[in-house]
Amino acid sequence: MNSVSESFKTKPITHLKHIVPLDFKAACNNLPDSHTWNHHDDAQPPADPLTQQETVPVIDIAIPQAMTLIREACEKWGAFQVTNHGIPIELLDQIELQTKRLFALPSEQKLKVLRSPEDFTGYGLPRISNFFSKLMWSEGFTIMGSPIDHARQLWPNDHIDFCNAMGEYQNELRGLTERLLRLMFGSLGLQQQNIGWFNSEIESKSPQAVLQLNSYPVCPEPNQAMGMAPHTDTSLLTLVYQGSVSGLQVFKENVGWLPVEPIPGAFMVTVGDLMHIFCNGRFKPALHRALVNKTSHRISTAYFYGPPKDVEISPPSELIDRDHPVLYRPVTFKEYLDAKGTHFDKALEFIRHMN
Ligand SMILES: C=C1C[C@]23C[C@H]1CC[C@H]2[C@@]12CCC[C@@](C)(C(=O)O1)[C@H]2[C@@H]3C(=O)O
Ligand SMILES: O=C(O)CCC(=O)C(=O)O
Ligand SMILES: [Fe+2]
Repeated sequence: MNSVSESFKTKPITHLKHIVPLDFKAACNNLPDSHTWNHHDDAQPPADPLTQQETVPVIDIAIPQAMTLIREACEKWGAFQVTNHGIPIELLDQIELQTKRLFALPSEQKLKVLRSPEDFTGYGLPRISNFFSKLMWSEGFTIMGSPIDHARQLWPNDHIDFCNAMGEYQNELRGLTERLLRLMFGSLGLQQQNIGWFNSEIESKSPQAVLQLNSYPVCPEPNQAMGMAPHTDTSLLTLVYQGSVSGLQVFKENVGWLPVEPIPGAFMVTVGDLMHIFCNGRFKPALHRALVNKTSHRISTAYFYGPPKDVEISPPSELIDRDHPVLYRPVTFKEYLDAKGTHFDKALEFIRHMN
């Protein structure tokens, strides 16, 4: 069993309302009270012209300065957009098409692959739903490894294209994520060969990655709805593809929520909590959220890259000294997912050493 399955079994979701998405087609004319959030007037970027110019850095991964730019972005923002990464646009278009095809299925069909309370793959609301009193205006489909069993149920005679596209996408995303990780480690002066879990060729020691497809249907009252509530990702690193419809925002300390404008073919890269733990606080996890809109159905994909099973994440000696004592106790992916499942945004505090 993988770490994510183990964690979901330890902490099953107790209310079905936190798993079953709304039938959005049936509810398109008014926003139910269950989905009405307090007005987020903070949705607009601040008026101050100085801070207005601030935006998540855009980095061409193929230029010589990429390593330095990535380090600066991860220290200051915990996020950046990456371009010129080599994942073909045709594949991205195909992923967008297959994702839309999935969410366009009738509700009854999607419910055939509904997540069970103690599992994480399949159709449903994001796991973080149970930490908020209001429900999100979104639906998701979560994949680890091959989606073939679910795809067969969704399209009994026609699941091959979906599976092929998702398989190829996961391979490409793994390659790009590992390339980004090598740059990030290099930028911190770390010798990659010394990071055992990142080098192992043994299958049982391979990284554990989750691919999440998100759908945000058009919404009658977007200013009072929330697509994906504010959170940091549990992963080491996440790659988000948001197509061409805006909605993704990153929170910047002392500034507020800033939009991450879609750039054709670009990925938004976010530092996850486990990376923050691994680099002893040097890179910080990005707090982000997704808003919805009145006119365009928005889809996104998020690829969460986590460490191999049973590996304890703790900082390498190069990042520890008298001025930089170890901030967090060592944790496995499963232990940290459990902590997230109980403490949510306080999970880092929960594992922090009391120096
Ligand atoms: C590997 C992961 C990453 C998880 C938990 C587990 C499986 C499902 C992932 C997501 C996907 C949707 C957003 C998120 C915030 C959520 O609610 O479920 C993610 C979460 C996390 O980053 O914590
Ligand atoms: O839809 C988006 O742009 C963000 C999705 C996200 O943050 C996630 O799936 O973790
Ligand atoms: Fe996220």
